[in-house]
Amino acid sequence: MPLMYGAQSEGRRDDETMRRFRHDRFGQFIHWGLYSIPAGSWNGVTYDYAAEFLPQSAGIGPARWAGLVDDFAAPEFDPEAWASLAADLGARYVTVTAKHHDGFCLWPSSLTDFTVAATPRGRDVIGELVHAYTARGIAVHLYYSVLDWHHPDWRYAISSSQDEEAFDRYLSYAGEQLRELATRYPNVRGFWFDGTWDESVKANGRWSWEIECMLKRLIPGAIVNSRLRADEHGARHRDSNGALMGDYFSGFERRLPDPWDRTVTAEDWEACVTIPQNSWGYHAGAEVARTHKHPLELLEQLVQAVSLGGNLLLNFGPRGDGSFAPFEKDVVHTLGAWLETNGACIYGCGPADGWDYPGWGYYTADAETGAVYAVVTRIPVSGAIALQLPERTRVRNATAVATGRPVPFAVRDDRTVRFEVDRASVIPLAFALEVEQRDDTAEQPEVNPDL
Ligand SMILES: Cc1ccc([C@@H]2N[C@@H](C)[C@@H](O)[C@H]2O)cc1
Repeated sequence: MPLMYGAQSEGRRDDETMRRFRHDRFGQFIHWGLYSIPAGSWNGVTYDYAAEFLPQSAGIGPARWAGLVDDFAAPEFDPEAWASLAADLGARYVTVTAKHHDGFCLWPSSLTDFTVAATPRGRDVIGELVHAYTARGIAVHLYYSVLDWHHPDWRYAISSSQDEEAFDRYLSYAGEQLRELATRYPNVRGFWFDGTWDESVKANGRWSWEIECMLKRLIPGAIVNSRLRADEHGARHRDSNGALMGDYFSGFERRLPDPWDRTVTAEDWEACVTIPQNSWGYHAGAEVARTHKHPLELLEQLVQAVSLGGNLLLNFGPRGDGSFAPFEKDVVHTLGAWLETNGACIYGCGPADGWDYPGWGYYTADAETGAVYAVVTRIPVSGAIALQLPERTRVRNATAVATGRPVPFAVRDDRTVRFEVDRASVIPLAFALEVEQRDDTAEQPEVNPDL
């Protein structure tokens, strides 16, 4: 159907900025704001739901919530230390909350007083972070919530002409804030939109179309996630013709596609996940919870995402004072150390065409060289893993990515090779496979089943 405000481009972007985003594969999400101070508790009551939703959980109105501005002193906030942490994690980009649903702005916006400028130290948090990350070669994306609990003209739905006039004023405010962000911080790489599910926003597809145009005019090549967009019929993420809006699909939140679901490889996409079960902002209960994901579980999510052609955006919620909790530093050390020696199977990689999900782990392939990687995340009881080869494919040799040492394998038949895996291996265990296409008239591969 003809659309005025549908997808602005067809297919994958192939410009340098998008190729870089795709190559990066691994990003760090940062949720930090007023909600980080109460950290899930209010007036002596702790609310288990996500800490950044405390105003809703505890029924705190905007005026009382704004009282936290005076407490946002952030004595431990050190942008260079945050940038070092991201580098140690192995993240190639960072997405930072410039404004979350509570409407508090981490930059000194001229459009409202509800910003860091009103805090005791008045630091331009976004400006200092953009500088520090960029100086470390880490790209920055800015998270912006269209949903805004603080602004008096915010509406969840439009049910009167007064609502329409108010929400139009709000959309103008949000549009000017986004212009301000793109103008103040022109070297950010992208914008990550959230809070766009309400009827009021879905009814304003033209506004979302104009925002995407404006941001890409102010910052040529800027990357925008699909959550910003609605078309004129209220379709989100994909327009009424099924075309992806924005530059990558961002509908996977605290979940990934099934590891065998190759349909997702047709688009660029990013999944965002938390370390605790469900809090993006710092929740004091997370310090002692027994329910966060194990660092290796998060690492497996990264490998799984890459095997299906996606990026993983892993969330960290700094404490109100600007420090990071020990359980988050554990994740940094575990993932960073593994990526230090195994990053070749992640960065610049994507799906390995023809290599079906094997169950014991994931296959990735280097988008440039075609090198295939087998990443073992669970060792079968037999202690051996069998690789089902694509047709007319032969494995010439295999090396362990972390050490570069050759890895012996047995050719079981012309479609199967088998590796013995030392149960004491550090997993995920990544093998680099040198494969070649086999001319079927050539001799059959030597079968050496005894190896
Ligand atoms: C129901 C719900 C709405 C919004 C969210 C927000 N999206 C994540 C990326 C976080 O920002 C979270 O607060 C989570 C759950």
